[in-house]
Amino acid sequence: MLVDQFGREVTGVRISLTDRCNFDCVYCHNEGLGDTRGPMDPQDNEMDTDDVVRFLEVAAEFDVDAAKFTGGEPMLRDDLAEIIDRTPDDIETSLTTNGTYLPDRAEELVDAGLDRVNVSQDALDPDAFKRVTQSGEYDAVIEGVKAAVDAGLDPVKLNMVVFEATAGYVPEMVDYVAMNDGLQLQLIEYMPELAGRPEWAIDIERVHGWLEEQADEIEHREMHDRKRYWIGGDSTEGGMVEVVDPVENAEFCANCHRVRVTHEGYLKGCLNRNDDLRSMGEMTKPEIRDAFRDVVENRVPYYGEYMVQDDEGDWVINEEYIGA
Ligand SMILES: Nc1nc2c(ncn2[C@@H]2O[C@H](COP(=O)(O)OP(=O)(O)OP(=O)(O)O)[C@@H](O)[C@H]2O)c(=O)[nH]1
Ligand SMILES: C[S@@+](CC[C@H](N)C(=O)[O-])C[C@H]1O[C@@H](n2cnc3c(N)ncnc32)[C@H](O)[C@@H]1O
Ligand code: SF4
Ligand code: SF4
Repeated sequence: MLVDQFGREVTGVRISLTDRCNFDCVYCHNEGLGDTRGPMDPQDNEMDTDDVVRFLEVAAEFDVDAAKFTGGEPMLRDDLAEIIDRTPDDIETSLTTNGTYLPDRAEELVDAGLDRVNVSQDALDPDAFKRVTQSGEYDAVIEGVKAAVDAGLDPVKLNMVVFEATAGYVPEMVDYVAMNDGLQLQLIEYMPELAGRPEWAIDIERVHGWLEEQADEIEHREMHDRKRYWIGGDSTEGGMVEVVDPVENAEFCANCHRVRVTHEGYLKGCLNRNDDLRSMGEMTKPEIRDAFRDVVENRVPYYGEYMVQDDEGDWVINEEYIGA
């Protein structure tokens, strides 16, 4: 297993299969890869099926045990089921998707070996959903979530970005997952670092405070030290709500165990940085191994190391990394 200079073992990979998307969410950070707008058909710059599989085989050599497929919209890739099918058996596969294509393809993905899915759903009402995603596909997403549950995916996590436009819908989303077996909720703090618009952010501590009052049980997840709240019953019967709160959170970064891969075949040590990209060249196994070791060697926690607080408490780039 590869371990970075800060003692963080790399156990997961997040693979962006494309930067194309059929939605245009107002908040989208696109995993730090620029705009999702543009042509919807397959692009020449994307890793092909064999490249992705070769990368996963090298990741397995390094004892990586989880792969997350994301994007853009990863279900725009017609070869998604083949990639999942060819992922080494020791790696758990999960998908983060806007859900629109799940009604037709959830079963195919399960048959290919998909273990879990996260579906982005920011509201329980078509108008609010349309304002945030700039898409009218609300019904397809609701159907997609149902198709995922029916196909046997467990859990199905709903991802909700919490910001000015959605914060008011948190209580009904929490009730919704508490009442529906098989669903869990991830409340994702709005990240302005790559998306801009810092004025949209809300105080995530208020969300934690509110959940604490509702919860029957609270636990910490190892990954990112994320807090989980069980609502409407304890962990054996309640609904699970997890808070993903990476903004200015050094504890979150200290527990970050993932390396990222861009659709173009670059390794990336941190979501918030684009100055640490490492090319995997022609993506032969020796090139992938070298780039993987190199990116882990140079990986640093973003908050708490790459960014530090000055005397006024503002986050500034650590001088050590300026021009490095
Ligand atoms: N800054 C930062 N944000 C992250 C990180 N991991 C997840 N996030 C945020 O959480 C969003 C949702 O992540 P998902 O793709 O659903 O996956 P996840 O919640 O990290 O993983 P699982 O819960 O294991 O499925 C991401 O798009 C980011 O906005 C991370 O390592 N760093
Ligand atoms: C970039 S999307 C890619 C996968 C897929 N298209 C989807 O929407 O699920 C991955 C996740 O990032 C979240 N996300 C996007 N922009 C964000 C932001 N500025 N802050 C926090 N989360 C964000 C989305 O809600 C989604 O759950
Ligand atoms: S569906 Fe995902 S990738 Fe597409 S715009 Fe929304 S958050 Fe971004
Ligand atoms: S170091 Fe921090 S900001 Fe960067 S990917 Fe990991 S958790 Fe996210």
